[in-house]
Amino acid sequence: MTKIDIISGFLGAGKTTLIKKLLQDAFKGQQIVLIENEFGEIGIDGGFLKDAGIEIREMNSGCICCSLVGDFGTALKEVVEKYHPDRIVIEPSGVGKLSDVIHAVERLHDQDVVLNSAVTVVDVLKCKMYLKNFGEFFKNQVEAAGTIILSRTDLPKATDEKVETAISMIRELNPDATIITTPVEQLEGKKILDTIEGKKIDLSHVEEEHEDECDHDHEHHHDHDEDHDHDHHHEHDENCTCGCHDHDHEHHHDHDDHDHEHHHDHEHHHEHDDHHHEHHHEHDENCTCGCHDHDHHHHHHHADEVFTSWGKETVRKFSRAEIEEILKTLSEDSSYGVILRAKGMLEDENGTWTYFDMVPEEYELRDGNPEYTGRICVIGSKMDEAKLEKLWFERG
Ligand SMILES: Nc1nc2c(ncn2[C@@H]2O[C@H](COP(=O)(O)OP(=O)(O)OP(=O)(O)O)[C@@H](O)[C@H]2O)c(=O)[nH]1
Repeated sequence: MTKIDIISGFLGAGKTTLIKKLLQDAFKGQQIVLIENEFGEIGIDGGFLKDAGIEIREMNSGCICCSLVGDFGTALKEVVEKYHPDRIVIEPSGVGKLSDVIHAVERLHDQDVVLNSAVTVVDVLKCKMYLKNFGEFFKNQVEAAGTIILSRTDLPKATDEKVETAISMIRELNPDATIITTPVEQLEGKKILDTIEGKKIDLSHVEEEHEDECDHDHEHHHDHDEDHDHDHHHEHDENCTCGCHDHDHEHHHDHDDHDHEHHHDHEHHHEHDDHHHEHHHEHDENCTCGCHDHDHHHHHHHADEVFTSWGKETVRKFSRAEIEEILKTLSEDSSYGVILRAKGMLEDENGTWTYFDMVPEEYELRDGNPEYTGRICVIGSKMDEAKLEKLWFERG
């Protein structure tokens, strides 16, 4: 029997840090496969785990929830069949919906697997801000978790009052989860594992969107031009079973994983600054596509609509001072967009390597082993990529 552990959490919350700890300690001696889905096409986290002899399956081609029905389910199945590991640890992208991942695991009922834990790492210092600004993604991760692990409770800024505020916020969204408040670095991996495993995972208080439950067979016509003009046409056929209850609404989400033919006759108009999405759905009379009401406006967004990533592989040399200055600029200057995460590793003139990590209001630089090439990944919302490129590569 393969145990499946899902470690979710918003961008930079501390998922990899936690997984590293569990691998070094509580999971020692077990055969583990890690499935990682980084948001951003340049995978950064995989390296150290590969060094530790862990089998890694990276899925960096997009957000996990876009490919849950297809690729992710297939990847999981393949991993089970090929390795029959003791455990599969899944690290969804920081903007993935935990309930979607849980559903995908539950669909593996014909395999010899059990969902052992669903954990969400929550940054105690930033959870309020994330809930306010990115609630659609953040909330789901909190609601669906069996255990919440608060990160950064070790920092002086994390006063008891701050921690208590975070707890009440979490409790409102998820009354039953166990909440770990002791800094993870003080706990033994075994203690963490005993706390998270076997907790009943209850999705009854999760606000579901139902898209992932649609058994769609859409025909899409996407015209992605350089200005991000998306023009989606869904066509439903007569036997459509897509689940929508009424087909006259405007959607505000872009889930395109459906595999049926739809004829929705509503239009989507997304105007995200320079992004303009236009969708035409046409449903026929018999369509049962699963949507609840087709006269309404959805405001669900796909992660790819709200968040973007900018990544570069480079041989250019960066001094530590230079990287620090760039990260400082990114955390202070809002003209680059809302920068939520930056990470990577770069070589300097002396052949030493700097690994860097940035989340809002915090950054960290440290020495690391040489990588096969220098890499930078920046994730955020409404980012000005041309400006980012200039900041990294064309500075005075
Ligand atoms: N002080 C402190 N720093 C932490 C803690 N957890 C994570 N960090 C730091 O936060 C940064 C991001 O940690 P990761 O573990 O890479 O976070 P992640 O959730 O895997 O990030 P992404 O997958 O890139 O979204 C790193 O610099 C960590 O050292 C914590 O509990 N306390």
